Amino acid sequence: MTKQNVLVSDCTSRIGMVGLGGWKASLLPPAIPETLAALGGHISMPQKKLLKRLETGGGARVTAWVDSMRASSPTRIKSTASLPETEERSSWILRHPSALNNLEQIISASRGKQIVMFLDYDGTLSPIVQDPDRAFMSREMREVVRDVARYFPTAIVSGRCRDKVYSFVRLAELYYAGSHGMDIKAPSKRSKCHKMIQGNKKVIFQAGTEFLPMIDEVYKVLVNKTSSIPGAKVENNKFCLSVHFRCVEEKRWAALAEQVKVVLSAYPQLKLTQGRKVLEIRPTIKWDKGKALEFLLESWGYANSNDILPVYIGDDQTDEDAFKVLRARGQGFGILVSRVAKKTNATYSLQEPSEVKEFLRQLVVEWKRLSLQG
Ligand SMILES: O=P(O)(O)OC[C@H]1O[C@H](O[C@H]2O[C@H](CO)[C@@H](O)[C@H](O)[C@H]2O)[C@H](O)[C@@H](O)[C@@H]1O
Repeated sequence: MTKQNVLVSDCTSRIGMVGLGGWKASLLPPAIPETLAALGGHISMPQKKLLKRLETGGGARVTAWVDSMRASSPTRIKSTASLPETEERSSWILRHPSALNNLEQIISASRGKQIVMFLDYDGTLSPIVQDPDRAFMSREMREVVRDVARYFPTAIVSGRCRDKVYSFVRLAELYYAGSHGMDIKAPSKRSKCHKMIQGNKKVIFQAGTEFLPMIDEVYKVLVNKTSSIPGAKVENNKFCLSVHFRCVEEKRWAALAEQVKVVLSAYPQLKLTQGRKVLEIRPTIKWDKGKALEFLLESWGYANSNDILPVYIGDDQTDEDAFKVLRARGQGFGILVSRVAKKTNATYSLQEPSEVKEFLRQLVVEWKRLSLQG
């Protein structure tokens, strides 16, 4: 059983280790094989079938990894190309309509409620680029997010290490949940909307700190093992790791998968998930972006509130955990950022970060107009 270190500092700035009642019970590691549990929990049916084959071992197992790597790389459609209005996409868009085209509906759902905003970073606030160290956010996007945080409690929820995502966003008035929500920190600067938050304003949370030395060790091993594969890049996200294959030639994906598989086989306490041309390695603890969303709502004093409208915007498989939480609560909306039809628990969709910016901008404008009307 893994131990959770939950560090919460209250308004008197006391920092201590606490058990969060209900939280503790849900933090046990899954009793099923880690890799399959992780992948099975995050991917759509065809990929699930592919991953069944991971259990068959040997060469077939790596082939299945590579098939899965291909299947989870939806950016194969060039971002500048106009969208092919296929039947599949048309029916998908009916099920997940554009959040921009439905702004009025979203605004009307927020009547009498406090909007709370959760934003993923890569592919949501910044466009996907080849080099993860250069995934900068535009100045205009930063201004829009700053404005959002003026009126709505706002958190960035990212797979990145918290410090790294902060270095991109650079807004001190936001909450940051890094490493897929395993590392949460409150704003260093208070914004106007802080008055609305009733609960713990100075929350600091870390899940799985006991894995930090292991993650560091695996990082070094993976850097070494993948150094002969051109384009492979291992990113240390503190509580988790990313093995990027965006710049690796497809014919070398099998070699990369094999290296990762060999390394991971020595660490059964770590599991694998997949993102956009990235293999993500993290502890087998039951903590994800959905749990981070619930944790933040609780620490803001909104755990059982019917007077909030949570909105979560994200583009990745890992964001599905948060979309699922909103569906289960029957509260708020998940918005998937995607140009291609994908199985999702989100309610609405947006095509790319520029649409996210426009949506957020219009949301603030409309919300202000409505609140002035009283
Ligand atoms: O939760 P997120 O904020 O979306 O982070 C998920 C991963 O994002 C980054 O990788 C992705 O974006 C890169 C830059 O555009 C791109 O090169 C890469 O192919 C994408 O997978 C980040 O580098 C990872 O560590 C995050 O896990």
